[in-house]
Amino acid sequence: MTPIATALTETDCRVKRGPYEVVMRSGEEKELVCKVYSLSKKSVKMSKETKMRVANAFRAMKGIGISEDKVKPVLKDLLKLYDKNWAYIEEENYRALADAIFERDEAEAVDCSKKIMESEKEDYLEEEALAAEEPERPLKRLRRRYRDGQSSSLNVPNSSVAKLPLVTPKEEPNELPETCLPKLNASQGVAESPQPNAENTRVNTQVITKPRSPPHSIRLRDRGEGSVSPQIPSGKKRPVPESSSHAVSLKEPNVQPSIVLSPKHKSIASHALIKPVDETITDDLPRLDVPISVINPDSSSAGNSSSWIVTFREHDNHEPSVSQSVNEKERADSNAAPNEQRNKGELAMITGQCSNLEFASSSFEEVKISLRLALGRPDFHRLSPATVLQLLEEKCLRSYKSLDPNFSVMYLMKEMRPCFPKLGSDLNSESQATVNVTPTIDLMIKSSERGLYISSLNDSGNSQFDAEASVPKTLLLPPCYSIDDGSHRREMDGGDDHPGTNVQNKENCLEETNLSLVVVQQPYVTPEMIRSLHDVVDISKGQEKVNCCSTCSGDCLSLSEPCACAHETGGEFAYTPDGLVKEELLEECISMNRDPKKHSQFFCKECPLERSKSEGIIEPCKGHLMRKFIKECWWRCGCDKQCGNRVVQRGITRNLQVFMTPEGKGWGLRALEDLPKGAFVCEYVGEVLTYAELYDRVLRCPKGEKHSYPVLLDADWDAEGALKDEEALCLDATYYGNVARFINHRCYDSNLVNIPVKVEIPDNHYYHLAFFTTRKVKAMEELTWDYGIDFDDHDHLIKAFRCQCGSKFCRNIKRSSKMLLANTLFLLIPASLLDLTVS
Ligand SMILES: C[S@@+](CC[C@H](N)C(=O)[O-])C[C@H]1O[C@@H](n2cnc3c(N)ncnc32)[C@H](O)[C@@H]1O
Repeated sequence: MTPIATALTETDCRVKRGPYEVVMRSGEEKELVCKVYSLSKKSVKMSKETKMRVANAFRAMKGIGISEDKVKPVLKDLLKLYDKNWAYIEEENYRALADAIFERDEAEAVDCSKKIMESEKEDYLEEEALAAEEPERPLKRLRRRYRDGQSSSLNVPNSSVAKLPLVTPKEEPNELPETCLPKLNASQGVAESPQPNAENTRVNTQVITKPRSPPHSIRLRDRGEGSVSPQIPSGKKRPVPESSSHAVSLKEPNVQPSIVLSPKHKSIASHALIKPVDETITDDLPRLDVPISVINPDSSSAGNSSSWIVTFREHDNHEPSVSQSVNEKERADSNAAPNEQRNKGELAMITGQCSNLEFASSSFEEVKISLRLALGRPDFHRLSPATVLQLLEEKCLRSYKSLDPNFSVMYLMKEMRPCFPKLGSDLNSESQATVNVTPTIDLMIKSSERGLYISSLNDSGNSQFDAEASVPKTLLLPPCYSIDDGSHRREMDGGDDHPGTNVQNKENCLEETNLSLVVVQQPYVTPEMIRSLHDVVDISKGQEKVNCCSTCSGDCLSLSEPCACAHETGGEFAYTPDGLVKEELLEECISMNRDPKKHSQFFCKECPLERSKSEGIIEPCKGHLMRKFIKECWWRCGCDKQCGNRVVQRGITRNLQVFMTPEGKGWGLRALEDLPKGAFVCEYVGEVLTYAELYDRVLRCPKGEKHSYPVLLDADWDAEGALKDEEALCLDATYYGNVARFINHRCYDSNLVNIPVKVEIPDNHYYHLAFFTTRKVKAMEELTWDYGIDFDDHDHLIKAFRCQCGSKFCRNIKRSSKMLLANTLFLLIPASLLDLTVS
């Protein structure tokens, strides 16, 4: 260990934080000093237990053929992601680890294929340049042009490969209803939320929040070095480039927060569309020279298969097309030849007329939902599921006046889940107009980059597959799955409108519709990719519990052994059975907020906050409190929403009221009922921005319009290595917020305290910030929290208001009286002595 800084004295108190040491030096000033030690990776000592766990992980992975050097980097990343919470990694026999390794391999394979494409392009250009014998267009320049994306003018073959534009979600122009927009109150200098109509308006629901932004609370001060000011630089420090993409307009907030992709997104790809035989194959990757073959289902496998019942629910194409043929009108038109029908469908697909929503359910209690849209745009390129989801969620959150702040498409899907068991067990409840019964053992190789392929390994298949992994050799797909018509299906089912397991009809179905199976050769299939199928071909058909921990069920608070979620709070759940934050934890959080200096802080080597402020010299870190977190049970737990360890995620349960304060603070918030100590009130909702985005946004705020106080979210300060900019986030409630935006400030003895709460992901920089009561609060008493404003920070980008909190600990009193004195003196000076120019 090499100390970078000066030696420590004996009186210094050391606190270990990951690879660093935070040193509290007790000098006369009781100053807090941090000495950062550079640790070579080798010198980081692992505890015996960790060593054992690492070894176990290696062993488990070795068992499925993964070498240590593959495991190591992934394991490291996972530990970071899960905040060193081994339980998440070890559960289900290291499933998360195996998944992550396979995903990394897959990404590398895609990378590799891209490189090959690049080199192919270069070869092509080289040849072209040589052929053209143009001395004025040297190969190098061509290459550069190609790499710079200017190659479109070149007649490059395989243009689909050359054009790989990035997916940029389009802004929704002005879709936000006026009522959702806060109005700026220039006189008060704050961004106002949608104003209540009457003076007293009951608010018991959350307003809107930013898409994909879990409602976070906002921390207004960094609490380091005694400075309690929000970490906003003065305007002079950071010049804003004209072309900044973070310009803010009230009507069209242009916010694209860097969002950590929740693991829940990962499953999306595996439920994408199945590619029918004649559908245009649009993958951007070069295919191997293996011919695409069409196979018919092997009837011998019928016994092993599940039966899929496909129900077409909705079609919005208005032109005659095959997709529409499932409508009553089209179904009646049974004269059309199957092939003709199909061709029409293809046409519809190509010309952009077709869209349909399909529900498929199997006798194995599985449901597949697929949405097919044919846009008929030749320039269309592959979209990543995360991007599509984000855009969709943004749209929903803008379009609907009231949405659960936790809204996400995956959440919606989850909500949909309970509908199916009911419908599935009540045959009469569904008039399933269309029935397809096909033997299926799907084998879908997923790739978020390349979309979905359906692969089949028949005897003539790839020997590598056979050699490397024991994957089923026969693959059968629902042949009539996508393009088909209802009449045809009825015919195939022997006129039986009722869905059933008509396995015997499958061959007819295939024959008559001429829809067979597609075998798409995977361009770059590695053994690892094949192994990754373990999570797609689920032999237990989802019967086993995929939980955070096997013990989690019902109400976790009643467990004899707390689940992994309690690790964050020292092995004990944060809440009492009454849903209140436990006394000890609450007191510690209150103390951290009130007396940050009493708590150890972390000083980064290069602070992302300071880095965001200036483009020149980066100022030293002002220190960060190591805050206490609550970890609530989450989507990986087996318990339900009523579990006692799910308080914040259930939302507001108290009757709250926005009212006009008599002291001139503007609107305020209060409860209409008595609140006990430690009660959850609400979260602070705002847009999630990186610090850099926030600074730009504040600086660009038009004169006269005041920006709401942004709140900094804590990051994983003591994480190994410098934090990336996108890991240091903050919340801005200027344009989007909830009822928490009405909570006024009170110095020191406020009756609310904010506590970080992890819900969706165990991540230390992306969490909710929830308000809990610091004491019993009487009904109608104003709810307040300490914004942490440093009223003496005149450099602050946002001018502090004149505090009217009325607390005997008010930090603004001193300044107010100082200012009063200065004004009085000013008035006493004869005007003749002053060079005053009054305009
Ligand atoms: C988050 S808003 C609180 C709601 C605000 N009162 C309103 O009407 O929208 C913060 C603003 O409220 C006002 N405010 C909050 N606490 C205050 C206090 N203690 N004294 C004076 N004004 C306060 C300030 O104008 C501040 O910028």
